[in-house]
Amino acid sequence: MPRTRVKICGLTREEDVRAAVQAGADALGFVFYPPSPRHVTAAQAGALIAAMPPFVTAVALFVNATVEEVVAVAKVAPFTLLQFHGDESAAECAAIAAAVGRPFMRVFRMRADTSAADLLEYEHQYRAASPLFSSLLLDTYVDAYGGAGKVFDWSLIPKELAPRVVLSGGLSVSNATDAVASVRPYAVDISSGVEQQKGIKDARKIADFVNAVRAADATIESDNSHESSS
Ligand SMILES: O=C(O)c1ccccc1N[C@@H]1O[C@H](COP(=O)(O)O)[C@@H](O)[C@H]1O
Repeated sequence: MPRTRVKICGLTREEDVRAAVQAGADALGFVFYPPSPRHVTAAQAGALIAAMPPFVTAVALFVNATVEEVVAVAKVAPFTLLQFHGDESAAECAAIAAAVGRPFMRVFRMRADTSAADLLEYEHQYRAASPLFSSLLLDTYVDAYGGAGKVFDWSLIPKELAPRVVLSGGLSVSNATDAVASVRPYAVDISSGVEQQKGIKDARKIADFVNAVRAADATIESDNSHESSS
């Protein structure tokens, strides 16, 4: 079983970038949504991305941005993956991703009545719209766009979809093991759960979260090898 990838989102400071890389994060997210307390300018993100080593993915998060806005950011901040976290249609995601030549993740905001069919249909729609579609990212529906620290009912995720989704929404060190063990997603994404205050990360919480995910992976691996040898 491949290990669960970890994305730490909403970085605004170089020391937080270093802490996340040191902890073993696979991807770091930068928020280009001005109302967010985690918002960074293109120039700030450019400097933060310059502090990242190779093989760690820089993710640019947008909420209802225009093609021109994303192109302008891409000229200054060399991100490798887009995250559309607003109300962008499949055609809008496809057009923006094509304009900057980067793959994209698309959020699906989970409600209590979301069905497996809703999710699979949504994924199909975005995948069909663009070869640059990478994956769905599942977050909790709240009356705001994200970074709200709210968990949704993970049992709503269809088993066949789980291995290719990015799970987010209210993750923390206290539910990381349960999230990985019960959902088995491709990746987990966390923002507020590893903060001291909004936009300011906590190096200890980041390390504890990454370690909890790795420990959950190790338990699954060990259970699998016991099952296959018995
Ligand atoms: O982090 C933000 O400020 C943000 C703003 C607007 C849209 C999305 C945002 N973050 C994303 O929200 C989810 C959940 O975050 P949390 O762990 O519950 O705080 C995550 O995917 C972030 O990338």
